[in-house]
Amino acid sequence: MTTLLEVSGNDPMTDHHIIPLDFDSIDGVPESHSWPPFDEPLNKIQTCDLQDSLIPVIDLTNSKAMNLIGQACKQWGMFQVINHGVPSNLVKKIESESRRLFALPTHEKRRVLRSSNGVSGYGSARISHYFDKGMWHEGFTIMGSCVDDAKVLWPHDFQRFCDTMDAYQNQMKQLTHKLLLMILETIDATQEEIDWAISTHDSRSPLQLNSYPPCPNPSHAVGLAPHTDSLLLTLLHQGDINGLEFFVDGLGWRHVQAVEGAFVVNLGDLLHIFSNAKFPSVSHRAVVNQSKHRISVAYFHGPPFESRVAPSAKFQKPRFKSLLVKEYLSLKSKHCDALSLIQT
Ligand SMILES: C=C1C[C@]23C[C@@]1(O)CC[C@H]2[C@@]12CCC[C@@](C)(C(=O)O1)[C@H]2[C@@H]3C(=O)O
Ligand SMILES: O=C(O)CCC(=O)C(=O)O
Ligand SMILES: [Fe+2]
Repeated sequence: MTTLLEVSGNDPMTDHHIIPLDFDSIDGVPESHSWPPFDEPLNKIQTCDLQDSLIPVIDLTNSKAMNLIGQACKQWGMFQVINHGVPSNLVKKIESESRRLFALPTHEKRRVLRSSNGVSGYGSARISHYFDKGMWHEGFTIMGSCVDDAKVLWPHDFQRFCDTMDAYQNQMKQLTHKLLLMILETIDATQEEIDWAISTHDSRSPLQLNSYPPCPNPSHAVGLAPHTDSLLLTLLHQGDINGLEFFVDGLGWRHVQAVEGAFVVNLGDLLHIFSNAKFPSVSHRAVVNQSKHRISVAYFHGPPFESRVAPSAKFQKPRFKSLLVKEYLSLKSKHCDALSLIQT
């Protein structure tokens, strides 16, 4: 069995790419984290309403949900879902447990710092090494059990954190399967391909807790820099504070309106490959704001790392080469634009 650690073992990550700023003691945006102003202001988010957000909010109990999802996948590579069956008290709990973690003093969080070739633990996003400037962000990644790290953080009170993470991952797994079945049906995937996409037997889906502390100068800072997610599908809880934006050709950066209780569904690179580029793997970023501490929780689902990914057999002219999932992840860990390197 291949682990994520082996896949990304050669990441060019060094300590300064892993250790987030000490947000406890900072009172301005340091040069190392000061980005040139973007083409569009990053702090426009307060002025937008739901219509501006473009991507649809789909009610999973609607009998037309599958069609709507198919259209959104083709058009945007992103949509939101409501009435998805995930208990709202569990979503509240994961947000409060995440806040409990990020509220710890910096020196305590650094006790569970991710190692340079590891996946789990506290640290900056893995995409940090693609960029010269640091991000206004700290993350905590969980692969499998989080007991070891939680025991270090809360020696006498780790169980409720771990129970919440486990229960949430379980719910995310079920919702991912439900969504993938609908998405794959819209492109007539075979049963074998569906089994491949929903199978998780030798891989564990990473859960990423993201924290974006209030920022004194949001127009010069970036929460999470533009990127595409690598796996098949990401389910994101973004709470009630706006911050997620996605890029639309010809329109530029658009925000994704925070909708109470909704999950943002984001298609990743592997689904872009499998759909022969019919579904975009949407470029997205997170912006920060001056007054609120924003938390988001992302669940990444992918097929087994030892399996192959290629355009579905139904496409006569495959636009991408076939390769092992672990080969793709390894390529992506070195090249932000890995998709362009595997075009036929
Ligand atoms: C499988 C993975 C997806 C991910 C990289 C990782 O190896 C584990 C963490 C994931 C994450 C979370 C934050 C954003 C992201 C782009 C990153 O830097 O690390 C994603 C990665 C991804 O989708 O490529
Ligand atoms: O916090 C957000 O809104 C975006 C998070 C994200 O893109 C990620 O974790 O991959
Ligand atoms: Fe992302």
